[in-house]
Amino acid sequence: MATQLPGMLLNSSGLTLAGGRSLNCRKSQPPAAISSALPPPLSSSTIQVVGWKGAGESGNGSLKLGNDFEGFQEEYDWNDVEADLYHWTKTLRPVQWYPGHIAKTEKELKEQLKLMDVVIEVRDARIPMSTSHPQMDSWLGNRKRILVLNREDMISTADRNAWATYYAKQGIRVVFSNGQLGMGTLKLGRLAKALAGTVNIKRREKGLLPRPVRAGVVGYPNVGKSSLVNRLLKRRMCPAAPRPGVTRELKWVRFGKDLELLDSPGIIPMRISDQAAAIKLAICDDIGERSYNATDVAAILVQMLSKLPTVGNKALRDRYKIETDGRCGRTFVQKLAAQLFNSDNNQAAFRILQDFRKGKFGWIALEQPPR
Ligand SMILES: Nc1nc2c(ncn2[C@@H]2O[C@H](COP(=O)(O)OP(=O)(O)OP(=O)(O)O)[C@@H](O)[C@H]2O)c(=O)[nH]1
Repeated sequence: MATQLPGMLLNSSGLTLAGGRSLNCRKSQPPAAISSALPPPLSSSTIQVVGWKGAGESGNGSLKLGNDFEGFQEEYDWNDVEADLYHWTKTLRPVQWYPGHIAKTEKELKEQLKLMDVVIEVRDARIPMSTSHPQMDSWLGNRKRILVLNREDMISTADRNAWATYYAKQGIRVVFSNGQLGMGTLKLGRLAKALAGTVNIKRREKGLLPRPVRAGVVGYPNVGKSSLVNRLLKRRMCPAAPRPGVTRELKWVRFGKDLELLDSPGIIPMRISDQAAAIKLAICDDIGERSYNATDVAAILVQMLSKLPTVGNKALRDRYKIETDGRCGRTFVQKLAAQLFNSDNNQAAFRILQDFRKGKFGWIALEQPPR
């Protein structure tokens, strides 16, 4: 067995992890040098947890159980959630997903974008930053753009207001929409036509006949692009289904006599460098299922949910009848598997992911605007 030195913690395979953070959770004594730096004296109910950032960035991972923990949770802020997520994902196998049809689409789309009068960029309202393509700005250049945060029904009013304020401050036009029920599509159609209206003014000046305005609908997989196009057209012209990668071809459709829409397959970077973003894409089902280990993703989701003031450990306990302090998501998944799925961790993991996606913990965004 490997020797554990102060300040180093072991994962289940016995490998030493810098900073002692992984998804595998163990109890051990805090290193004396670090624990002495803790503000309150440690009580007998203090344990150290591998993979948990614990009481501040001191890296000791120590946590006092009981009422103090509830107080700690209330103080938790989004920067801490992001920091934890970063550390939890560091030791995992990287999540990458770049199926052939996306590579092909990317090439075609770049060509088609040159023909667009306006681009409608659709993002998932639960994770607007993680569904922002890093190359989109360079592809679009000065082209007129409308930002759509779809799945508005899947976030709270407070989340929505926070994002609306954030984009308004930057002067970015944003439309919140629900591709399933059609909310926001009327406004979107009007805005697209209005923005692209100048096209025909310029054509007339040049003595050319007016033509329909061209609007391209682009974004990550499964964010609701085809659903939005269908809602705009009030007809099911484009295939839409609850899994990423359904649209495989670029498809032009006519909306009335003066707007043409391009529905496009979801695009995603060839390499996702931000693995915290990749995990959020997996949680929200915006990336192919085969690209990730469901147990890892569900374990991280449990750890995240336990830290969110609107969910917390109680909601997890109430739903699954499993005692938890929220610090070891993997143990939680394993317990659920033993309880309900004949110890099949994968099935248990998908149950937790589906519950989140169906709003069983309430409708919550997994990202907040940067402050
Ligand atoms: N709850 C909710 N579901 C939505 C919304 N918009 C779309 N959906 C659902 O999400 C799933 C994916 O929608 P699509 O329109 O196929 O997504 P897409 O972006 O075209 O997906 P790709 O083909 O992967 O590019 C479908 O089951 C839709 O019914 C929304 O605003 N709210």
